[in-house]
Amino acid sequence: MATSGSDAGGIVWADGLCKKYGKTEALSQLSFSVDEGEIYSIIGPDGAGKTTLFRILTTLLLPDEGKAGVDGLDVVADYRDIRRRIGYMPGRFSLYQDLSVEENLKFFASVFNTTVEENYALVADIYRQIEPFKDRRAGKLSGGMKQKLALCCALIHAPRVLFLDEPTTGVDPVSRREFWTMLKKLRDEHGLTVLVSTPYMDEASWCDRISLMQGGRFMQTDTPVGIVEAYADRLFAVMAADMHGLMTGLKACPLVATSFSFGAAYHVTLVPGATPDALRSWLTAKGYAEVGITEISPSVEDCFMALMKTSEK
Ligand SMILES: Nc1ncnc2c1ncn2[C@@H]1O[C@H](COP(=O)(O)OP(=O)(O)OP(=O)(O)O)[C@@H](O)[C@H]1O
Repeated sequence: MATSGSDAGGIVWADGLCKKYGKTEALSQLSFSVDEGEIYSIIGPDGAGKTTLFRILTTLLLPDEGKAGVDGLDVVADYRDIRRRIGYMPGRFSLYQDLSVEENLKFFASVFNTTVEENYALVADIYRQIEPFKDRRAGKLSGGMKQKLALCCALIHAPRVLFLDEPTTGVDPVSRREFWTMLKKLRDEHGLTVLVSTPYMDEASWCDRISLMQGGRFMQTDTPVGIVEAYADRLFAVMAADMHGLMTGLKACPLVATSFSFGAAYHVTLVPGATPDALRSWLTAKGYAEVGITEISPSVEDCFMALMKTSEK
């Protein structure tokens, strides 16, 4: 009987979750809540604790401390019921490589005592894209097609919440974009709640809310716009003819508070009172040629770096 879960304000929630592997603290007092119908993303680098959190929420791993719930049920006491109500796509797609596309989908439906026909409406848009290859073995599909099939398999029992652990890792940019479009459609047309983890900061804009995760903690949770708006400093992109040498100059410059390498430029914040003109003069006086300093808007990645306080300086 499923009675032990409390709502705690969201369709998915956690309160003070802790999980250690030996001395490694994978989750540290983690609390959060996801609203019904949200696309909620947990963004963080390898080792941040994303998979551990997903495994606890999908009832595959027990927390050391704390509580969590899904759809009004408790992840420990009500694990059987939760498993029927969620769809889970682990990082490595859980497809049967030797079964065909169609056989995989039928198999996942049968595991949940349902049929493909019963819930076809939920997967129709996605399945249509891979249907021409329905007799092909899953192992012979491209990465993008595997991803679509895995998504169909995770949806075929009509779950209330979908958990996707790094679904876009190793997938080409076009397929990544298509994937996020599919998730938005599932939310908009079927009211599905989606929890998704990703190491790609540029995927934040697809989500309703995001949590930036590092070291088993959420450093910040907000809408993508809210995260960027909370960035407190002025940020500058700095370039020079000798980009490699420029790193040394920025590290040595007393006007620079933080500097990170970002693509073709360095992203730089200044100490209180310092100006970009003063930085340009300083760098030019040190012999750097063609110094370019442009004020820029921060990206989610800039916010993440600021939160990490791991400046290269
Ligand atoms: N079974 C395990 N035994 C020991 N340490 C583990 C185990 N699983 C994870 N860890 C460690 O716990 C921390 C969190 O790992 P986790 O896999 O949850 O992070 P992640 O954000 O999903 O990263 P990744 O994408 O690399 O899986 C890491 O330091 C990882 O090395």
